Amino acid sequence: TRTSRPQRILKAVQRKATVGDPQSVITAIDHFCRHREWAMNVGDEKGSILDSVVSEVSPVTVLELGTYCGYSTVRIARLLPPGACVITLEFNPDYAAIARQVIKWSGLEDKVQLVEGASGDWIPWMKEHFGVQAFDLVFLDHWKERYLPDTKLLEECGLIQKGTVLLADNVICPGTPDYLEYVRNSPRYNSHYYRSHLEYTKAEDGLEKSVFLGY
Ligand SMILES: O=C(NCCO)c1cc(-c2ccc(F)cc2)cc(O)c1O
Ligand SMILES: [Mg+2]
Repeated sequence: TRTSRPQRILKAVQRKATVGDPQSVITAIDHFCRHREWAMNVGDEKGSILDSVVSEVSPVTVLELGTYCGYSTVRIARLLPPGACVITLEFNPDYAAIARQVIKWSGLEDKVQLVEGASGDWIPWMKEHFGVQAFDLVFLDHWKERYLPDTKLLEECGLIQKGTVLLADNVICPGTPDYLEYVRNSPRYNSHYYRSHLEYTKAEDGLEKSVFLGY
């Protein structure tokens, strides 16, 4: 097919959503992915759980690993108070290019820093480059085999401190078994599983929320 799936998602936003209205961007993507073409956005069901965790944490600095088309970036940023921001890392340049346009259409670009590159390369530079002290919330939604190494890297870099909340997508489907085992067995995390479904399907999936308890 001539266009890519992310390009078709952006088209759906430009056709159906109102510039500056984040909820209409979210609704347009969910409608397209439920009725036209499945895509790996966190989706409406798990997205509501994400919303509730963001509202509960009311974070000042958020790290998102895995931007894709910016759907969850918009979900998070729309709930942030003035002065708060989400730094979102995306490895795939084609995804990043679409996400920038989706985030711009939502009118939330002032609350978002989209960084292109590998999470493992960028995490060690976060403090120096972005002046981040520690993250209040980390949303893990990138390559599933990177969840555990990147969590350990965030710990080593002092970017996870007492009270930091990790929220991980896809812990059942596609699954992140090594990450789950780590956060559920570590004495330094308090973990809770929010049972849900894989976006736009009946398959089981869920989000794992893990609160860092400090050393
Ligand atoms: O790979 C994923 N994300 C990182 C992309 O850079 C991802 C995959 C899937 C999925 C795919 C194929 C299937 F059959 C089932 C699930 C779902 C998701 O929510 C995801 O986040
Ligand atoms: Mg996901």
